[in-house]
This record gives sequence, structure tokens and C-alpha cells, in this order.
Amino acid sequence: MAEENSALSFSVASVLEDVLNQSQTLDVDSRRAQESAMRRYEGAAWLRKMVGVVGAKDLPAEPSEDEFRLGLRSGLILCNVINKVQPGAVPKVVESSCDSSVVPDGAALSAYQYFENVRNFLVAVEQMGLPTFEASDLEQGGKSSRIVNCVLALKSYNEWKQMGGNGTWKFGGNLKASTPNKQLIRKNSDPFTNSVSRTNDNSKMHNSSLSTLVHAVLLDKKPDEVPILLESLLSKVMEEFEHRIASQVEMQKPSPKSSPSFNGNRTFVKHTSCDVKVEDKSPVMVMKDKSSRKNSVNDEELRRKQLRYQMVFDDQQEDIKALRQSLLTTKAGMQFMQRKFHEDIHNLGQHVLGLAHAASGYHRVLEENRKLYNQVQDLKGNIRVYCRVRPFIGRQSNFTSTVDSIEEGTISINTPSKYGKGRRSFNFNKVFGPSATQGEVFEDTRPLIRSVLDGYNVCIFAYGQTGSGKTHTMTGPKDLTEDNQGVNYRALNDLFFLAEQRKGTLQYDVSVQMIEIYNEQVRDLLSTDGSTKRLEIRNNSQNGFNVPEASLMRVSSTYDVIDLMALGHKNRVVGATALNDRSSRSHSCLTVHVQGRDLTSGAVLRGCMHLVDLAGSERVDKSEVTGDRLKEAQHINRSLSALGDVISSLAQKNAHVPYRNSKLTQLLQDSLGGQAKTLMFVHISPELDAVGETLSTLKFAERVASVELGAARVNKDSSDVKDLKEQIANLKAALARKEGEHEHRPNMNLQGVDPFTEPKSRRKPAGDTGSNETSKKYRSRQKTQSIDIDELLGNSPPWPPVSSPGEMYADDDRDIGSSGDWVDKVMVNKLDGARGTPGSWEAENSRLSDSFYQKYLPEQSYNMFQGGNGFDVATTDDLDELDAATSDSSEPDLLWQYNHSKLPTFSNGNMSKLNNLNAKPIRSPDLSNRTVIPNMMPSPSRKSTNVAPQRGGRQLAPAEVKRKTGNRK
Ligand SMILES: Nc1ncnc2c1ncn2[C@@H]1O[C@H](COP(=O)(O)OP(=O)(O)OP(=O)(O)O)[C@@H](O)[C@H]1O
Repeated sequence: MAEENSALSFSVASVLEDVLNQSQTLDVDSRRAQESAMRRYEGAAWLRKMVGVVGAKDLPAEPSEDEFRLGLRSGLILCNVINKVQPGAVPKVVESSCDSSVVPDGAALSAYQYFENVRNFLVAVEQMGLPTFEASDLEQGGKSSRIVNCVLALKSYNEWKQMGGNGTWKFGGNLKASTPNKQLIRKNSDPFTNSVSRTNDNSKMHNSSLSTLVHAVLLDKKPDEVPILLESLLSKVMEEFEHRIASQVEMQKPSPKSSPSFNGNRTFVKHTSCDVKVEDKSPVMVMKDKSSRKNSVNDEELRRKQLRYQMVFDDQQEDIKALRQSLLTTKAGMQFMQRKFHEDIHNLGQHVLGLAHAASGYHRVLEENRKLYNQVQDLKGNIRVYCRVRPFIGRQSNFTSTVDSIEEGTISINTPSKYGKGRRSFNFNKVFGPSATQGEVFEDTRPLIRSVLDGYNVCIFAYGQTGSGKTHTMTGPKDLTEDNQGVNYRALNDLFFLAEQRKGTLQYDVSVQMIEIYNEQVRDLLSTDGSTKRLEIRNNSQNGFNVPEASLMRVSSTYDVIDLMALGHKNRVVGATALNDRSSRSHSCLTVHVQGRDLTSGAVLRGCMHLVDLAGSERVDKSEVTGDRLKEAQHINRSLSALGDVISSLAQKNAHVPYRNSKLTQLLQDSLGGQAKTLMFVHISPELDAVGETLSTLKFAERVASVELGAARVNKDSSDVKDLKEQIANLKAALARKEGEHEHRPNMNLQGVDPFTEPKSRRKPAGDTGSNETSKKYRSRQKTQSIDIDELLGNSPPWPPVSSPGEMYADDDRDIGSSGDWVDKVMVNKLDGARGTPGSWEAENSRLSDSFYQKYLPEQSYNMFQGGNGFDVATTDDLDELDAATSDSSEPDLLWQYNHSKLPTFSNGNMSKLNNLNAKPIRSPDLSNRTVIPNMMPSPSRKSTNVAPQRGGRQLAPAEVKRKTGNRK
């Protein structure tokens, strides 16, 4: 409403203004007419003055335009006047012959005459440089103002001339006075005009300029004109006002022209509707219309802008559409990519899983390979070699080690320039670093212990330079605890543990011996009297293992072993050198005999194990030994050198192996080149100054590792085979007696008689064993009916040795054979008992032969001895295979024995045996039917049950051991 009021008040002011402007326009026109008349009158007056009233009788004093034009039409007045101003300007003036009044409108003169005067006048005027006019201007409708202007210019010229004609004549009249707009412009200083202009400039000035405008309009008006003018003005105002009101009302209505979408600006609409009326408006209205036009232009511009915006908007819509489309496409693409990505990730995951699987498989395969490698080694019968690095001891902890790295089975040694600077790697079955515990070291040895119980021969020996830790590994340190016990204690402990576990099915007897080889003499470390008897090493026909003829002590618990070993270690020669304050000056060997009886089948398993702690090789310049120590060192080095020779020839597969060159190699003969399971612990010292010894030790160990053993065989006799063996032994004994009687000699040389137990190479030369001492013992044993078959055969010193458990206890005069441990003796005793009349060889032989042939020759023994194709007797090899299948050995050992029996190509010279074996059934039903041996040939197990247990099985109290032994150190 306020807006409407303001629009209304504006309209009143502008209406009034418009009215005043209109009246002003009228006023200007009248003034213009007045001015023109005035100039005309001035011209007419001057002309009349110049030519006289008579001469200018056709020209009234205040002529109208027509009168002025007609009065001058003949040209006479003009020519006469100009000749007065400029004499001779028109040389000849055609005068009128008659009174012009008679001929109205100059018709009395001919047109030609008039024209000549006019023309002459115009030429003269032009020549004078005065403004001219057209001759036609003198005619009706011509522009009289131009004629007036020319006359006034002539007048001015005349006046200038009369004034003296000084300077340049300049006409002050307005040559273009006929142009009203110019005149209006020239009159811009007029308050009215200013008012309009200001109104145009600023509508706020309307009210103030209005009074000025009215004042200006009325200023020069006569008093009697004012009421009429005001009346007209007011009526105009009212009329315009009503018109504006109507327009306002019209504007209130929605205009069909106005676009609803185009901001609905009413002012714009109003001005648009007024556009057509601009020409009819007052000056104020014209200004308003101009404003409207301007608004219209703005409107157009806006419309164009709107169109542009619309186009831009449309374009943007299109773009948005396109963007949306591309967004959708991108989204779909992204989803596709995402799916693809997930698929790829999944595939990648699968691939990684596959790889991980493959990797774990690869590791499994590696592990498997390692196992297989060991198995192949086992199949090849190689000696296992474990390497152990001694830690720095005492104050050596900061010393640099020669050991560069240790990885599973590989040890790398940094070699100084002297040995070809760089690194040298050695591969063994296992390498134990300086931090390896006694328990860890034993863990990898355990399967071999189990093998002993399963009837295998085992040899574990420690090799290395002096002070490298051999005794530590095999026995332990000086201050022994359960944790730092060495292999010997742990092995025996395990044996008892396993024996205990198996006691429901197998009954084990365990006996130990302990010897040392000191200065090339075999000495009994468990001798009760502390003597240093020289003993021999010989083959035990029971298990085919070279064993010493030393005291055989039955043990039934770990405590027994601890006591006995304490005794043995006391007896062992130990001396201080520059390299080791407790240097072992001898090779020591703890031999463990195990005999297990199957409680149901009666089969007997015999295992034998050497646990050898070698004396250390030493450079005497380093060990700084003299006297006895030097002599010991020389013996030690010589025997180790002999061991090296044996290893070399075994590695080179020489036909001849020099076992007999030393007691040590004799002892280890079956362990190195036989059918035992052998493990060597090679020890090295970490010190830099020992690197030479370390390298040669490791090279030696590598060589040992390459030595191929014969296939390990289980020492198991079934009841039948055992009985057969007993029969054979009896036959041998009978034969020997017979021959002895025949030759009247008590000792017989039966060399080459026993094809089963004694290889030719191992037999001693005739006469070598028949020492007086032995003969005496033999004779004394005869009294107690306790003899050894080998003793009987006379080709070796008596076995078991004189320092048997029976002899260990001087007050116990028991029969060695009565313990039932060793079959040979049991058999002999049995035979003796059965024989009734000792020495009756014929009768005995006849009885044995009868018995033997009745039982076996027709079916078995004949074939067995003759190699015929009759009854298939299970040979030792058959039994080995059977054992392999039934033994509760640890897996590697089972594989060992199984593969050895199955894959003869890896074993030496067993092909023919295995071929036979494969052709035969493993266990013949007939054989099982024939395993029962008549009463006259009781099995050792039965025999043993008849024999009262002796003190050999009792645990030896340390005090008792001490009492019975002397300390040689
Ligand atoms: N693995 C080990 N951990 C701790 N100490 C060790 C280890 N091996 C050896 N020793 C110590 O090193 C020293 C020498 O060891 P040890 O007597 O066993 O050597 P050796 O090879 O038997 O020497 P030798 O040949 O002269 O008899 C001993 O004091 C021993 O306790």
C-alpha cells in the first residue's frame, strides 16, 4: 500500500510536471512565432525605410508572412535596396510599367521580369557574401524566414558599411533560426528546461522543481492569460491524473504480456504497457516513457539474460544428465572393478594360500628329504656323524670363535690365510653348537639305544683333539648332576627305562664292561683287585661284535651303572697337560651287553653297545708333555693314526683294512666295517689357535661319514635256531674232545670249523690262545663244570673272561655259566649235565648226533648245511626281516633294518642272501611247529629260570664297589 501511495504521489507530481511541460511547449512555439514575426517586421521596416514607403507600397509595416513574401516577389524592392546598400550591385532593374495594385499578386509584370530581378538580387547578395534564399521561397509555401534572414543580413551589412566598414563584417543573426530544437537547446538555461532536465535526472526533485516550473511558465504571461492557462493546466493535470490512476489499476492486474516466470515486476509491466504512447505524451511523460523504454530494454535484457540463463540451465541440465549418466557408468565400472578386485584378491588369496601350501609342502618335502637323506645314509650303512662345538671355557668367553655359522647339519669354519683364507663348510648328520645341552645332544642318540634293546650292535664314539669335550659328551663334567650327565649315563638310563616298559613281553639282562686302551694295552677298568691285567679284544660269537675280555658286570638299574662308571673313571688314566688339566690318556670303552628273551616265543635278542671315549689327538709341542705323558701321547697319536688308516681304506673300499694295527681299531672293527649302527661324535674346540686341528678333525670326520657299513643285523635267534646253534656248539665241543683225545692234547685248534660265528680273518693263529693261565682256568672251570665253548675250542682266551661277575666276588664260588647269560656256557653246562660221564666223547657224540640228526638232519639241518631245496629253514636273515617287521624299534631304526634287508644294493655283499630271503616265506608254519626242542635241549630261558639268581644282578653299593676295587689314580 505504501508502494502504491508512493506511486500515486509520484504520479501527481509527474502529471503536473507533464502538464506544465506541455504548456511550456505551447509557450515556446508561440514565442518562436513571435520572434519570427518580430524579425519579419524589422526587415519590412528597414526595406520601407530604404526605398521609401511609396517604393515599398506593397510591403506593410507589420506584414504577415504571405504579405512579406508577396511584397518582395517582384524583386524591385530588393534590387533597389541592394543598389542603395551597394550601388551597382544590380546594374539593371526591370521597373514595373503599371501600377502594381492593378495587377494583384504582381501579375502585372511578366514572370520572366520578376525572376530576373530576383535572380540579379540573389547573385548580388551571394557576391556580397550575404545569406541568400531560394527564388522559390518567394512563392507560396516558400520559407519566408530565409528571406527575412537575407534582408536582415543586408541590413546588418548596410549598418556595418555605414559604420565605416571597419574590420570584417560578421552577421550576428541566426542563420538556422528556423530549427526549433536548436533554439530549445540554446535555451537550456531556461528554468523550465532545467527543471525537466533535473526531473529526468532525479525524481526527488519533482516537488521542488514543480513550483519553479509553474513560476517559470507563468512568469512572462499577461495577468489575463494566467487564469486560462491555469484552468487548462489543471484540467490537463486532472485528465493525466485520471489516466495515471487508470494505468495504476491496470497495472495491478496480471498482465498477459508479463511472463509469470519472469519475476512479475509490476513497474516493468506498467512501463511496457505505456511504450506505444510515448509520442503522444508531454515532455514529462516522454521522460517517463523513456524510463519505460529503458525498463523495457532492461526487460529485454533480462529476458535475454533469462534465455541465456535458461540455455545455460538447459546446458547444465544436459551436462548434469551426462554427468549422471557418466556417474552411473562410472559407478557400474567401479562396481565391476570392485567385483574384479574382489575376485583378484580372492584369486590372489587362493594363490598365496597355494603358495603357502606349496611352501609348507616344500618345507615338508625338505624335511622329508632330510629324513630320506638319513635313511639313504642308513641304507648305505654309513656311519652317522654328529659334530659338537665346545664352548669357550673359563676366561675365554670373549675370544673369537673359528666357527662362522652352524645350520642344521652344516658347520662353516673361518679359515686363516695359512689354510687358504675364507670359509670352509662341512656337512654332517647333525651339528651341535656351543650352547647345546647334554640332553639335546643325547636326544638324537636315543634311537640307537632303542636299537640295542632290539638286538642290534651299536657303537657310539667320541673323537676330537685333546680338550675338545669328548669326555664331557660321553660322561659329563667332573661335578656330575642329573642335568649334565653324558651319553653313557643317559644311554643306560634309557635302556633300563625301555626294558622296564617292555617287561611284560621281554625280559632283559644288562651287563657292562669297561676297559681302557692305555699305551696299547687293554686294561679292565672294573677289575676288583685294581690290577692292570692285559686283556684281549675278541669276537663274541653270540653277537658277532668285538668285545674286550674284561669284567662283565650285570647291572639292573642306573645306580649300578653310576657306581660302576665311577669305578671305571677312577681307574682310567687321566693326566694334566698344558691343554687339559684332566686329559684322558687312554681310550676308554664302556661296553653294554643286552640280552632280551621274548617271554612267549623264547626268542633271544642280543645287542651290544660300545660307548667309546677316545683319547684326544694332541700336538706334543702344544701339550708340552714329557716323560710318561709324552709316551702316552705317542701311543694315543699312533692309535688314532691307525684309526685314520682304517677309515681311509674303508672309505676307499680297499680289500684289506688294517684293523690289526692297533688295539683301538681292533675294538672298533665291527663298529666301523661291520654290521653295527655306528655314531661318531666329532668334537672341535672353538679357539683360533686350534683351527689347524679343527680343520683336520673335521676332514677326518667327513671321511668317517663316507664309510659304508654292512647292513645292520639284528641278533635274534628263534628257539629253533638257537637250539640248532646249541647243537652245533655241542657237536663242535664233542668233535674237539674227540680230536683232543685222539691227539692226546687238551687244546685243539679248530680253526675254520665254525662257519657261523668266526670269520676266518678273525681267528687267531693256532697256539696263540693256549696260555698257561687260560689252561689253568679252563681246568679249574672243568671242575665246576663251567666252560666256554670257545674255551673248549681252544682258539681264543676263555669267554666270558676270568674277571666275570662270578669272579668279582671272591667269596662267591659260583659257576659263571649258572647266570644263564651266555648261551655257549649254558649249553656246555647242559651238555655236561646230560652227558653224565664227562669225557666220554664217543658216547656223547653219538647221543648228540642221534639227537641232532633225529631232530633236524632229515628235514632241516641237512638242507641248511648242504644248501638243498628241501625244508625252508628260517635263516638268520629271515629272522632279521621278521624282527624288522615285529620289533618295537624306533621308526628310523625300523627303516634302517627294514631297508637294509630289503635293499641289498646299499649293503655290502648281501645280495645273494637277500635273494634267497625273498624267495622264502618269512615265517614257515612248519618251522613254528618244530620250534619245540626236546627236554634234552632246554632253551636258555628255561635254563635260566632253573638257575638261582646270583649277586651279579644286585645293585652295587658305592661303598661296596670301593671296597672291591682299588683306585689306580
Ligand atoms: N659342551 C661343554 N660345555 C661345557 N664345558 C665343556 C663342554 N665340553 C667340554 N667342556 C669342558 O672342557 C674341558 C675339556 O673337556 P674334556 O675333558 O671333555 O675334553 P676331552 O676332549 O675329553 O679332552 P682329552 O682328550 O684331553 O681328554 C673340561 O673342563 C670340560 O668340562
